[in-house]
Amino acid sequence: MASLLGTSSLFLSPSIELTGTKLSLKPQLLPLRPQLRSLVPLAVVSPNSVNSLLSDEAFKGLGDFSKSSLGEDEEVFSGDEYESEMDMEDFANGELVGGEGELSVTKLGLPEELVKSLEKRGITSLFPIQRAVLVPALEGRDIIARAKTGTGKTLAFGIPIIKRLMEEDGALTGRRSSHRLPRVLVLAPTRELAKQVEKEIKESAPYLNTVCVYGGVSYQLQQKALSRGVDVVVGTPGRLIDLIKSDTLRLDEVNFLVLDEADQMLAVGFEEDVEVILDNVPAVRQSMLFSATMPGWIKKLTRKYLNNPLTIDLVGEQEEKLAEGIKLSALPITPTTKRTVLSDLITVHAKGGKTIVFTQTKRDADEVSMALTNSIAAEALHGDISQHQRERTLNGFRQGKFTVLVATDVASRGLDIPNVDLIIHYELPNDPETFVHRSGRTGRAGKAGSAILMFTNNQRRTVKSLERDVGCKFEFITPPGIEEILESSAEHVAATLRGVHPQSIEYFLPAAEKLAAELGSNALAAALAQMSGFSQPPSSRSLISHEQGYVTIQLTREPGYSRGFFSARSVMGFLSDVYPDAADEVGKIQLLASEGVQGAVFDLPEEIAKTLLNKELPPGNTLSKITKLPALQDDGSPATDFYGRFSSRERGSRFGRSSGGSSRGGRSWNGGGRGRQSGSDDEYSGGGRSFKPRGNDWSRSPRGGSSINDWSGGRRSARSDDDWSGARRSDRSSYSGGRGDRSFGGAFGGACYKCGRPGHRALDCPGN
Ligand SMILES: Nc1ncnc2c1ncn2[C@@H]1O[C@H](COP(=O)(O)OP(=O)(O)OP(=O)(O)O)[C@@H](O)[C@H]1O
Repeated sequence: MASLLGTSSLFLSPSIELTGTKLSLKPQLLPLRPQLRSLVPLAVVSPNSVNSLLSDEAFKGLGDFSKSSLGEDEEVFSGDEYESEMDMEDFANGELVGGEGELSVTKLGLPEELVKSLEKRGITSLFPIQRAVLVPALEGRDIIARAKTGTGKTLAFGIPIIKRLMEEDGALTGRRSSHRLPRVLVLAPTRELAKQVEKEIKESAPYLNTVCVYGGVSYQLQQKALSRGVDVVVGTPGRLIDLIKSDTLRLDEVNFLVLDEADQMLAVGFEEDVEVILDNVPAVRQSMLFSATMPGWIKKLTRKYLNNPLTIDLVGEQEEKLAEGIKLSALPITPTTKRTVLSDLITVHAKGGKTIVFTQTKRDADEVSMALTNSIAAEALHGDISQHQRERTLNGFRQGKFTVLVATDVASRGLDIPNVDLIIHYELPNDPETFVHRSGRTGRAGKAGSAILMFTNNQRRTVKSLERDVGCKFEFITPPGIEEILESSAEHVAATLRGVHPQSIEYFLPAAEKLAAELGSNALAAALAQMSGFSQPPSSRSLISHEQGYVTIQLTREPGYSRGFFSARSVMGFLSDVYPDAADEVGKIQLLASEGVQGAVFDLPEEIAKTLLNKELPPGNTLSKITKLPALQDDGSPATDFYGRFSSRERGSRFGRSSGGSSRGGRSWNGGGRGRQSGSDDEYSGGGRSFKPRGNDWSRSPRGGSSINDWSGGRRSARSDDDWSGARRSDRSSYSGGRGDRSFGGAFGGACYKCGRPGHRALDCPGN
């Protein structure tokens, strides 16, 4: 395939600088072809430096994009290697720079109409990938390109193609016949992306006829649109093939071919269709391929269908594969409390802005959006939703009619929705690329944003791998406390109040003045509370399980009183001594992580906690209700992960069970430690009921409470649980024995908080 202009030297656009805003200038000028000189102050990379720019590790972590994968002759440029030599004088005079020291679109030799429509859209200077692609694209070179999410790849191919079409149209009379065939074909993997590319091109070049074709909508309408004469066709492979086969779409005049998100074509099974289409476009054309990774199929495509392509990789060896402005956090959570915490996360972290929540399954997307709708306006987006509804949903979200979109990965690639503030990975993505693309729906076009990854204990390792593969670092966070939630809600409401029209305010002023005279600032506080959805006081919420009606208590033992032991079991012993009801009701117990301070946190029902906090305590021990979790020993560690008697009470009640009586039976031991032990979240998803120790059906004991004893005995003999440490076993055995005691009058089963040994209370401690 011959390129349209042919190539001679390597000309690159100026000042590619990814890590900072400062331009890197090097006054080294290679001979340029005259027509290009007039176009743009050119940057040049010396051919001698080309080899040093090859980067075998460029796509490390996200796939293989190395030189070896491309073939020996291909040139690879990594953005930060570019050196610019531009008209130094103009630059020094500030004549070439647009906003933030970047190249102004007015100085690029682009047609005036194009400049105007770009400026109208707020595009005054080029982004790095656009600068990098511009000149080689105008030179007619085939290009393989890669840049971070939201960095303007669409216009990277869009601007040079539009410029070329406009120039052709200026030169060729009669070009704009109503039967003209498309000169540009852009392939996109999803309907949403195709629509978006169409929009970007249409808005930048309204004088070109751009038609978008994809499945799920009327074939006839697309047929009609194509028959009116068209310049650019953007489409998904399936529908394109149908239109080609029916001879509605003729590709004979295509001389620009773009494959956007090429690796995603593979992921959604379009390989064959793509190849059929590529076999149908004229051999003499210019091709540009954008891909985040280089799987085998893409390498094959580039070898077969691209002509001596230039590779422009603006991600390269940079560890971080995400745009700079995205703040990443990770939140450990149990599957059963995910949904409750989700709306709190949105309230606190999206700060009233737009959020996209990503789920793995369509069902989850539906269910999560339904559940959210009670408190926040949310809609689902996934492949089972009709194309029309998908478009309506996306438009509504864009226009801010609702603020939370719950989507499967169908929406993760390419979607350009301005001002998405928060991404929540409600389920872990399947691979690092999906993580990058999901997260990349925020922080677009240089803006800031955050992404939060929700994960369960047994996914910790995956989170670590993700950090490694994506080259990012998560800040580990805890679910928002009630104070934060209230504060954020009040802030959103206050922001809404500021938007109320002054004339409307006037109508309400007399009533407001009367109320203020009567109640003072309480009147305004009441309005804020009502608008925030807190007309009733918020019920207390556990910081560990996030269950309503529970509070989290911290037990701290002063250093002078600490001993060489401290375990969940001793906490049970302590509670049994101080207030047995608390020992009965305690939920998960987790030990503090801080060195030198012995302590633990645990959940209790609010009323029980109140009584406990008024009890006299043994010296050296303090109890307090906390509003933020302190650092805890690794949640997944068997040595620290411990559930009290009724830890599954809420799961039971959520699934229609009573929290007392026989439902407490053997199920009360289901918990995080177990989930981790058996390595599956599903064990939780059924409300914790599905956990069964291997070969031991204790959880189904028909005898309710007595199953505890069965379990205890069964556990000791159930040595098949070999991934449990001895300590763990003894913790649990002793403790369950204690519960037997509490319920059935046997021996005390906690541990003495004085000496740490099981089987007796502190009062009966032999050391007394
Ligand atoms: N030079 C520019 N100046 C300002 N805004 C721009 C510029 N170029 C593109 N944009 C805007 O930035 C946003 C992101 O662009 P685009 O969708 O092309 O990114 P992308 O790299 O294709 O993202 P993704 O990888 O997620 O598909 C768009 O809204 C686009 O209009």
